[in-house]
Amino acid sequence: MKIGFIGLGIMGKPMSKNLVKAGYSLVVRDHNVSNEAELVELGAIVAKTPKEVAEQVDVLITMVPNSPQVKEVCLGANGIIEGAKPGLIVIDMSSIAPLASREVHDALAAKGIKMLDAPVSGGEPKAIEGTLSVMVGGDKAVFDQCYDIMKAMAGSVVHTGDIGAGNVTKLANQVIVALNIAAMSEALSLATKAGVNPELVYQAIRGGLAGSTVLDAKAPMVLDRNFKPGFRIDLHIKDLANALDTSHEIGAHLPLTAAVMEMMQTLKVDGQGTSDHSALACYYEKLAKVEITR
Ligand SMILES: NC(=O)c1ccc[n+]([C@@H]2O[C@H](COP(=O)([O-])OP(=O)(O)OC[C@H]3O[C@@H](n4cnc5c(N)ncnc54)[C@H](O)[C@@H]3O)[C@@H](O)[C@H]2O)c1
Ligand SMILES: O=C(O)[C@H](O)CO
Repeated sequence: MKIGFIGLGIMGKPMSKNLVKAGYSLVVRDHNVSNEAELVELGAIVAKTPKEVAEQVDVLITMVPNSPQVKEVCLGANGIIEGAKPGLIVIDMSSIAPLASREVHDALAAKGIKMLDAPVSGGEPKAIEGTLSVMVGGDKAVFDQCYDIMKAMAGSVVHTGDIGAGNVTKLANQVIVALNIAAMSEALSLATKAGVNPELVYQAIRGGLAGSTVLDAKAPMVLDRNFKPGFRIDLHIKDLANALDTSHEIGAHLPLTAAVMEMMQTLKVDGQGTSDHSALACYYEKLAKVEITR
C-alpha cells in the first residue's frame, strides 16, 4: 500500500521512517525540502505539492504545526482535495483545534474523501522508538481500516469518538503536560531556593506519588540546562490557545491553563519560543533568582 506523508519535522520524520521500516511505500512532501533527504535515502518518492502526493496514494498522513497549515495542505491551492483518488483516507496527526478538524473533514467528505484526526503524544523519543500514544477521532470503520498503519508508529492507538474527538483528547493531554511542567518547575525552584540540591529532590521523589512521565522526561533536561526541542514553547502556546478557545466555545473553565499560558507567553517575548517547553523552569528561576541545576 502507498502512503503519503506531508510534514517531515521533529515528529514527522521519525514517524515516516517507522512506516518505511514496517514495509509501506511512501510519497513525501515538506515545505523545507532539506527535510525530505533522509526519506529519499530510504526509498521514498518526493512530490512537489500535496495535490501530487494525493494523486499517488491510498492513505495520506499530515503532520504539520496547526490548523491553518492543515487547511492549506488539505483544501488550499494544489491541496489534497484537488488530487485525491476516489476512496482516499486522510489521517491528520497534527495537533490542531477540534473545530478545524471538523471543518476540514466536512470539506473533504463533500468530495468523497474520508478523514480521521489522530494526534499523538510522547514527543521525539517515542516517535523514534515507534511507541507514540495515538488518540483518534472519526468513523469507527475508517479507524479499523487504518489501525495497522497508525500502530506501526505507536505503542497505543485509541478511538475516542467522532471527528474532532482526537484533538479534544490531545488538548486534554496538553493541559496535563503544561500544568505538570509548571508544577515541577515551581517545586524545584522552591527546593533550590531553600538550599536543597534539586537533583537529589528529583531522585527522592520520582518513585513516589509526585513521580510522572513528565517529571522523568523533563526534570533531567532542566537539571542539564538542555532546552533543545523536543517540543517548542511556541507549539505548546498554540495548543493552550486552542484549549482556551475551545473552553470558551463550550463553557468549560481552565484557570490553571490560562496562568501557564501567560508564563509561556512571557518566555516567548523573552526570546525563548523555540526552546523546549521544559524551559518553563526559566520563568520561575528568573523570579526566584536561582538556577535549577545539578
Ligand atoms: N515535537 C513534539 O514533541 C510533538 C509531540 C506531539 C505532537 N506534536 C505536534 O505535531 C505537529 C508537528 O510538530 P513538530 O514538532 O514535528 O513540528 P516541526 O515544526 O518540527 O515540523 C512541522 C513540519 O511541517 C512542515 N510544514 C509546515 N507547513 C507545511 C506545508 N504547508 N506543507 C508541507 N510541509 C509543511 C515544516 O516545514 C516542518 O518540517 C504539531 O502539531 C505539534 O504540536 C509535536
Ligand atoms: O504530549 C506530548 O508529546 C507533548 O506534550 C507535545 O505535544
